[in-house]
Amino acid sequence: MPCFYNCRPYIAIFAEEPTSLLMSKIIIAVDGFSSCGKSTTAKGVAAHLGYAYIDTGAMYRAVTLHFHTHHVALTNPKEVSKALESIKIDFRRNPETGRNETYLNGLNVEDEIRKLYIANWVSEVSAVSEVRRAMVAQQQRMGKTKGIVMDGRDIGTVVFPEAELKVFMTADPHIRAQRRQVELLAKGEMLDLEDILKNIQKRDLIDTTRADSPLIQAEDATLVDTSFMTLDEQIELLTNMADEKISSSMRQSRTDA
Ligand SMILES: Nc1ncnc2c1ncn2[C@@H]1O[C@H](COP(=O)(O)OP(=O)(O)O)[C@@H](O)[C@H]1O
Ligand SMILES: Nc1ccn([C@@H]2O[C@H](COP(=O)(O)OP(=O)(O)O)[C@@H](O)[C@H]2O)c(=O)n1
Repeated sequence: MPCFYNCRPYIAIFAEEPTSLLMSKIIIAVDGFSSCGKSTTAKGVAAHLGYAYIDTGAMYRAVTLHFHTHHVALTNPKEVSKALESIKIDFRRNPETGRNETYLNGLNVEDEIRKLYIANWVSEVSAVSEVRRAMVAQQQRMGKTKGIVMDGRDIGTVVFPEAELKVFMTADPHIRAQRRQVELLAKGEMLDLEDILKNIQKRDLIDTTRADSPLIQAEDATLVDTSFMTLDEQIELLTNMADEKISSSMRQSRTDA
């Protein structure tokens, strides 16, 4: 099996002339439950295609960190809008790791936003409509020129309902909790498996039942269960799906021309 993660084999699409290359760029929406491999897979696919990758969960986590630090009451709309006005989120490439990291008002918050105290509040913050409006507007600006892989909960349903490729990911909750535990341990956070599982299940419940933009599978999304897949298999599967969509989008552009 070829390595699809952190390596970028040449693909035929890049042999096309620049105009058709531009026309062939698509939007890839990866939605699904917590910790089933969305971001790792999306990142790998983006690297393979030479596309931008946006982790929208990181944006909601950054808002949560700001609200937490500034004691913003979610029930006070004035406080929420004032806080949102003072938030600037961007992603910057770390030249040492080659990875994009999340910045909140100029500060690198990549590690802080992954901690459990943020995970324990992020779904409540994300359920606030005003928060969603602000994040969705920014995400839609980021995807204006296409050539983007975005992962989250509402990308295929709300942010880019016109996305050419939509994937909905799921996996067994226990397997997801174990994977997240390994990840947090590698970052020095030693957590009980039960606490992680509880957090995942609580977030899944809030995310799927909230009134505004609940997590649901878009009608035209392909369901991918990663429970018994390797990371490389996930990336290969989505990359092949993307290649097919890009080819058909190019064929369509030629027919239209
Ligand atoms: N197929 C897999 N096998 C083992 N670990 C995986 C697999 N897919 C993802 N992971 C790991 O699981 C953790 C959660 O994945 P992540 O991509 O962050 O999920 P999500 O974005 O859906 O929350 C990460 O540490 C990731 O490396
Ligand atoms: N597009 C998105 C992305 C994330 N979120 C919220 O942000 C939380 C954190 O997202 P995440 O992608 O970082 O979470 P994990 O799947 O990595 O655990 C989710 O549980 C949702 O509550 C959302 O509401 N909409």
